Amino acid sequence: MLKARQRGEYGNANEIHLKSARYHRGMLLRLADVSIRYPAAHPGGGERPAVDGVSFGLAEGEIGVLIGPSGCGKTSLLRAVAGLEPLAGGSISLGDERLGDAATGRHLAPEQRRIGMVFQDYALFPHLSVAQNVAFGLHDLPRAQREQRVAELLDLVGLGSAAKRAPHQLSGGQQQRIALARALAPAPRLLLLDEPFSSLDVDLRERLAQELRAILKRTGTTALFVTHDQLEAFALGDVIGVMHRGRLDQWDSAYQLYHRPATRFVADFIGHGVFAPARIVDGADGPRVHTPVGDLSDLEECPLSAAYPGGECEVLLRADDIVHDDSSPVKARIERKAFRGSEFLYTLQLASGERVLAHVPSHHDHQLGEWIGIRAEVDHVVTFPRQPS
Ligand SMILES: Nc1ncnc2c1ncn2[C@@H]1O[C@H](COP(=O)(O)OP(=O)(O)OP(=O)(O)O)[C@@H](O)[C@H]1O
Repeated sequence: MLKARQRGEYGNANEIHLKSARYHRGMLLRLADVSIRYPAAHPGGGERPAVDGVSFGLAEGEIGVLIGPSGCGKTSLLRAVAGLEPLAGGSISLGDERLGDAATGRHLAPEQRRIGMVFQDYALFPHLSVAQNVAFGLHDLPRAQREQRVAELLDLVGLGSAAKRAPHQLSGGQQQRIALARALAPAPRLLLLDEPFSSLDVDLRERLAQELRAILKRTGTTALFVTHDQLEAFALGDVIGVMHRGRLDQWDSAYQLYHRPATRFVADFIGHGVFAPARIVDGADGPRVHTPVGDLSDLEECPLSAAYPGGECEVLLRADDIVHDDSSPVKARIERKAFRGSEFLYTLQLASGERVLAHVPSHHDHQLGEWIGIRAEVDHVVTFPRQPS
């Protein structure tokens, strides 16, 4: 039986679009071919759209996360969903409602979208108490119901006792929880969060990310989150979108992004790894891949040699694909090492000059310059065309 990659079910940027289209069925939030352009600052500038033909869908109750390097268009996309940026192309729908459509010029005003937002700077009103901040979007409710809803939300974020305090009397993490309670109070159809933890310290960020996920799941809230922090994305998201230069390279689970990156950019952006020259040859018992760290065989997933001219390609070798094994005939010299607690991240140079990375348990504390034995243990082979050197 052909393996998934051999059947070509993923791994091709053109197919991502089709896959996104498939995602659209039964989705609450649907983006179809969305493009956003800013006016050019200089004559002839602004040729490239800030967001370029992005499509994806988010199911009810799901948490989606957009990640990517600075300037890749994450915030622009989030702002377009909120109604704060006009669409240059494509459409955005929420449930049965078309929020924006470049073809018809439809643009529902932000306040009519019933979308909640949380930003990195909390944006609490300093002159209002915590309870008044949370009650801000609840003007239409009778007083008793409003007070009950505020109490519920403050309990939900674990700050029931802070109702009468002023925002400045709270820590950054507490203020961000109040901002979350305020955004959730009117029961938005969708919650948008733009780097809500970026001004907090690392420990607190991790804890708050877990708390936030629990709160969103408990309330069944559908949320779209922007971050540049991979670990935060993995901790929070059911589905993660990797953006690159305005395009969505892949919209998938964390597992798929790591093990089956659709593009070279995603492979490079997620996790530690290198691309090594390789050649695929077809054998009776399946394809075999010649790599600088030895042959890979008995593979769960691997393209056939015909996928590349002469079978010549580049193979992704992640740090956790390389195992330290002194009995291996393949030797590599330790060029750099970074302590990561339970393990070291070694940068190794092979006799051929190729470099690979390896996670090695930290009780194997070898010296820089030392030669150690390594072998590759790879289940899913990820390959890309050779890049001209
Ligand atoms: N108001 C604006 N006017 C002109 N260009 C803009 C505007 N806002 C964003 N851009 C440009 O659009 C592109 C995408 O920006 P955006 O803020 O969406 O990226 P981002 O991925 O959120 O980046 P970061 O992580 O740094 O916030 C960038 O090239 C940016 O310079």
